Amino acid sequence: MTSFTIEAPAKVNLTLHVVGKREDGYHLLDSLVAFAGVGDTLEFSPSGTLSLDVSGPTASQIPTEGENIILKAARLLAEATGVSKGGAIRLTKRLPVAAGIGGGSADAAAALKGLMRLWDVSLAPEALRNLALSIGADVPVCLAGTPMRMMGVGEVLEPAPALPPAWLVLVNPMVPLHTPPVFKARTGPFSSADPLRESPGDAKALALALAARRNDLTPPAITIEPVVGEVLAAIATTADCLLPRMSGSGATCFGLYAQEAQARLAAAQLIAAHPGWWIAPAQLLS
Ligand SMILES: C[C@@](CO)(OP(=O)(O)O)[C@H](O)COP(=O)(O)OP(=O)(O)OC[C@H]1O[C@@H](n2ccc(N)nc2=O)[C@H](O)[C@@H]1O
Ligand SMILES: Nc1ncnc2c1ncn2[C@@H]1O[C@H](COP(=O)(O)OP(=O)(O)O)[C@@H](O)[C@H]1O
Repeated sequence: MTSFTIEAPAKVNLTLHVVGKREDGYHLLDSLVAFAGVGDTLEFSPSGTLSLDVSGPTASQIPTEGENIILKAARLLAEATGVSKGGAIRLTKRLPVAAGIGGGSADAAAALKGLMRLWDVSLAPEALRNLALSIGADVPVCLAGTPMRMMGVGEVLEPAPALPPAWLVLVNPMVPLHTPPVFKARTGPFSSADPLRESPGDAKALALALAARRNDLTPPAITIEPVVGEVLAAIATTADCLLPRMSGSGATCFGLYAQEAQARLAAAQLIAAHPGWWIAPAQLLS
């Protein structure tokens, strides 16, 4: 077998409602999750031993040894299938880390897909979903890779209505924001989510539908990192922005645009004003 690559696109929570709490302290979510045309890339080559080589702009922010979520995924897949054939994995890390866009989860999902192909093994869909969930709550949705209504803590997935063509600009102020403190800082009653039931006809209709919903983690994220508020305000000032919103537990926020040219212009405007921020225009994947 020759080498092959698998993309690990950024996860974007277009909406995120915190609807309850489990006895173990995990919060129950109802979230519309989609993916963006920007992400990490994993290359797989046959090898007698398992190895991981990490390069790319954000490589220095993640562990390269056993704690890397890719090697964790490999270990768990070997355990679950009884097969471990080795493999040389090269990760090109582009996504910011601890950023609310599931970079680690996307890498883990891509690792599972790539290693199943490299080792010529498979798991029944339910066993694969459970394995993914044991790696992280966002790994099952990243395995799916298409727009989903995500519920529970990530284990309940329903295909979302088709999303119209649209563009995003992802903006991270390069401040890592870890998930646990954001959930901890959330106050007030739980929300009730009104899931998207019909396919919005165009980007403007999508923006209207999203505007009627929220990301409940935005207020606690801003309390912990006020710069998230600045990011949202900066996105809102760009021409043709249909909606600014935070993804996941932050700190990455996105602007929604109808056209590629509008997103690229907005990204250029933001880069000029905030040279230290990570800013990426990307297609909303359908
Ligand atoms: C919020 C979401 C939305 O897609 O994305 P990110 O912001 O991480 O990208 C996910 O649910 C992130 O799930 P997960 O990947 O398990 O979070 P981790 O970083 O492992 O953080 C785990 C900790 O966050 C809290 N936590 C996490 C998820 C959840 N549904 N309820 C919680 O209360 C718990 O304190 C838990 O111990
Ligand atoms: N391949 C990987 N990519 C990103 N983060 C990783 C990876 N392996 C382990 N990690 C660890 O996972 C944590 C959260 O990563 P990430 O998925 O980027 O967060 P988020 O879901 O909030 O965007 C970080 O503390 C990081 O050190």
